[in-house]
Amino acid sequence: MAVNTRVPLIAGNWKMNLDHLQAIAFVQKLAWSLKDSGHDFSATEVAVFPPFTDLRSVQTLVAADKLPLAYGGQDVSTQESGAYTGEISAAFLAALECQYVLIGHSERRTLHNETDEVVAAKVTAALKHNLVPIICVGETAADLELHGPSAVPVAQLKAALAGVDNAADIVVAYEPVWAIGSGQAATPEQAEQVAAALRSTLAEVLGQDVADKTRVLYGGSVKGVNIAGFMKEPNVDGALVGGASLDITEFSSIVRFQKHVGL
Ligand SMILES: O=C[C@H](O)COP(=O)(O)O
Repeated sequence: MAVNTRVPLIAGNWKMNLDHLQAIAFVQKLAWSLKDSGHDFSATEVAVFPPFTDLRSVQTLVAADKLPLAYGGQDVSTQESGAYTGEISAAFLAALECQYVLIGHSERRTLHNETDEVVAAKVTAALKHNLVPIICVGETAADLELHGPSAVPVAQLKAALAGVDNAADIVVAYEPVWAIGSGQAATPEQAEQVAAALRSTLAEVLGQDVADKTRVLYGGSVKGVNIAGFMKEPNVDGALVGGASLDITEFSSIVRFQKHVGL
């Protein structure tokens, strides 16, 4: 078994919250709060995913104050440029020095009818511009009942990897739809079971080396009180946090999970 050298990633998905002025104040406070508490950013990476309209402000602040925070878009177009009203291309995100982009979040899949094919095309578009796609997968409560815990996330991941080669830098986020915003997180054991299945899928499709280095996150009602349990699991390398990422104290406590784990 390979030694785990994956740097944990705690990612905050703001969804449609905080305008660009609020984003500036929030990111400044978050960085100060983490620095004040002695957070080691090289030991646990921190990323925020603001709305598109905030990204330029976040970029300017991060660059001016040399903040050790990563950031990215919550979605990306399959297209490069052209007559696609309302869309944002990977080239535009790269121009704002985004490192990451969320792809295939369940809210995109359900509210905007994003199919596995669209998700795969977005992953390819992101990689073309050297953005690290955070590929979101997860089953609904009905899927869980019908197919068990891993079948749907594994199938979604296989489909999303259609155009990916084994040189790609990717992150996978397992987010059971029933756990998102419900206050009902999966248990660490459930998250580990699916994360392990997703890692096996990565090994099958992209090879063992990629599987060993790729971070698999858990998302769905992650809070300061439950993060430690997830982070103890060998195949869980971080969290994709929604609601709790909008509260600086709560998000900082998630980022500083080592304190709870006692590492
Ligand atoms: O992208 C984040 C997920 O949708 C989780 O959201 P939540 O932490 O509010 O459950």
